[in-house]
Amino acid sequence: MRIALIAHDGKKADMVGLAREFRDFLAGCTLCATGTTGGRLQAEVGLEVERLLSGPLGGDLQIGARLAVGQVDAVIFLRDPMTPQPHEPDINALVRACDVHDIPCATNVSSARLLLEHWSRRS
Ligand SMILES: O=C(CO)COP(=O)(O)O
Repeated sequence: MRIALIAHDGKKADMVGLAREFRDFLAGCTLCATGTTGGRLQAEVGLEVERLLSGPLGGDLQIGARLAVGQVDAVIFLRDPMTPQPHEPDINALVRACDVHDIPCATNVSSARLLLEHWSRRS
């Protein structure tokens, strides 16, 4: 399973916690992430993650482009609904690409946990 992991700054601690919780499952997946999120997952969880550009520099768009050509099976995108982001159009483009291509996209911890529990039971 190829999973993209993305978290805004206010949600990065949640992403690290989630990744720790599902570490064994995630370690068996092919992971990519936006730059800073990926760095935290490598350093704090010890996961092997391909780091793309940071979100504000185009990382969301890179992930959207990958999933549009069938290279990403699922997205966990912990968005911060309380903080305006300079790259809001990129964020919307990524979520739209998930809908266009019918790729599962969890945008909060509870939905991410549901998906990860489901997939880890099947693996
Ligand atoms: O901004 C982001 C997603 O929109 C996340 O990017 P970083 O993981 O580089 O902080």
